[in-house]
Amino acid sequence: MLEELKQQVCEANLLLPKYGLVTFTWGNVSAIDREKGLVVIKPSGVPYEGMTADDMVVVDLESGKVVEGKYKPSSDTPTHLELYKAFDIGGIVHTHSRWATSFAQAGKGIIPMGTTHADYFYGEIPCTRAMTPEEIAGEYEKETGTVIIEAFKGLDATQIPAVLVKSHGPFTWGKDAAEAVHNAVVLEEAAFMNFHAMMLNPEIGHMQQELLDKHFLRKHGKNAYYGQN
Ligand SMILES: O=C(CO)[C@@H](O)[C@H](O)COP(=O)(O)O
Repeated sequence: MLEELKQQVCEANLLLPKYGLVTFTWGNVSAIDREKGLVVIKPSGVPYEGMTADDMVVVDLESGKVVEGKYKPSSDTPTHLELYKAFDIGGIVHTHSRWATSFAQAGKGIIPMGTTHADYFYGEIPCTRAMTPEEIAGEYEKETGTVIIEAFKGLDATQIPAVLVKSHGPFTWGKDAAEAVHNAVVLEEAAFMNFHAMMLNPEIGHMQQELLDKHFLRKHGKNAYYGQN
């Protein structure tokens, strides 16, 4: 079942260590088949080295129950499922990439300071609020999805396909798993660049809105005339 999607998700997961976004078994990638109501996700705690499509786990979107797979699904599966229910997206990535995670631990969002950011994210990448003790003690992974969705009230998640979960790390998404990974790489670059721009000039702030509009809309706007990547 879902052999092609499993292959896509496996290949996307293997890009996380390739791009230096994870260490050990940290992070995870998933994708959804909305017609079947099924999500394919990385197995929990399995090393990336030697990971194959056959290791992927298939879960039901509504129930979260495993319908296929020899391993347990990623511990972050409930977070992925909440985001698929809330956003019109096809793939999700979670990493502990260093620079984006540093912003998440500092409780700071990543504001648009340059065109690298503007080409992919149409505004500030928000950092969520801290989770309450009750949320942490309860259905923690599902509630992680709750605070992400809350951070996007009034925002278009397809125009800002990334979030920083306070004291935890980044999640990114896209039309499929490969695009979600692409956005995770760009997010890490943007975090690195923002940190150094702020070191060089502590007064630096939001880039010109006109420049943000130009770069984002020429790639993603309804009259886009440049490629999506
Ligand atoms: O967020 C975390 C840990 O803080 C997870 O990303 C783990 O780092 C990976 O868990 P599995 O996907 O292997 O269950």
